[in-house]
Amino acid sequence: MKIALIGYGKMGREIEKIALQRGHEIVCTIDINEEDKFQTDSFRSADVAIEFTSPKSALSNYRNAFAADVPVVSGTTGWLEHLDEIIKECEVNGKTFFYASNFSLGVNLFFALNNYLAKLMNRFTDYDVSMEETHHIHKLDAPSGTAITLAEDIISNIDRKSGWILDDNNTTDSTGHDLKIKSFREGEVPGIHTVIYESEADIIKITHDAKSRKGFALGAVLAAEFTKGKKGFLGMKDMLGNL
Ligand SMILES: NC(=O)C1=CN([C@@H]2O[C@H](COP(=O)(O)OP(=O)(O)OC[C@H]3O[C@@H](n4cnc5c(N)ncnc54)[C@H](OP(=O)(O)O)[C@@H]3O)[C@@H](O)[C@H]2O)C=CC1
Ligand SMILES: O=C(O)C1=N[C@H](C(=O)O)C[C@H](O)C1
Repeated sequence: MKIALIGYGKMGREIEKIALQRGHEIVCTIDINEEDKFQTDSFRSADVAIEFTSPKSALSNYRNAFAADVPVVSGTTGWLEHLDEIIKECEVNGKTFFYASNFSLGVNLFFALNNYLAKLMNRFTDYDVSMEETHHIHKLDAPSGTAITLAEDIISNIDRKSGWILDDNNTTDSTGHDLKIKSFREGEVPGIHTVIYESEADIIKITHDAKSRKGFALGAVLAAEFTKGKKGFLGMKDMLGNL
């Protein structure tokens, strides 16, 4: 299939490698300050555009791709306060948009494990729950999109938590109702997420540790293959089924 890449950074380059290995063609690459390429025939010829850019630029990229009638698969994080607007625009105008805060199969299995564990821990009220995530020093957003997805799943299963907060050491939450997320930025770490349940007696931890960006990139290419020819708002549950 014909793929356009929006964003040619760490993820864009990794996706290009995997897309070519899987026999796809990259018909257009749009990086920063190249918005004029959205109007080109090469961009319009793409079956799907894969977008990995930055929190500030994601929305306008989606709108530019929708205007060119090219379906979008995106993994950009840090813009999700606008998700409902984009879903509505896409559905009202008959466009196609696939979003995942994390495309790796391993993380999506980890999401399922996190849901199961949260359901199990709901009645064991001696345990408090918190999270930690560690990423490379170039990351612009905190907490990570993956951490927010994990937190939302915990909050919907654990009655004693009603929201999440970034725990930057000055954070105070006298009620204990907020799930605290610590974000660490170190070297070139691709992404580590840990969910922690702690009581006076012991600690239960589950961790996903990405060894590279390959899993994210493969998932994004598989999502593009899945998206071709479909309409509306799509996500990993549509592609993988209920795990
Ligand atoms: N969902 C998932 O599975 C994953 C999501 N991500 C997310 O994807 C995003 C990108 O990550 P990553 O590739 O590591 O980041 P990079 O910074 O390495 O790459 C982003 C690229 O997009 C470019 N860019 C910035 N603004 C625009 C614009 N308006 N139009 C086109 N290109 C633009 C940047 O240019 P310049 O550098 O010059 O600014 C850069 O080349 C982040 O939000 C990250 O959190 C990352 C991995 C997995
Ligand atoms: O910025 C990154 O690198 C990553 N971002 C995503 C996130 O914010 O969850 C996914 C992955 O953890 C890598």
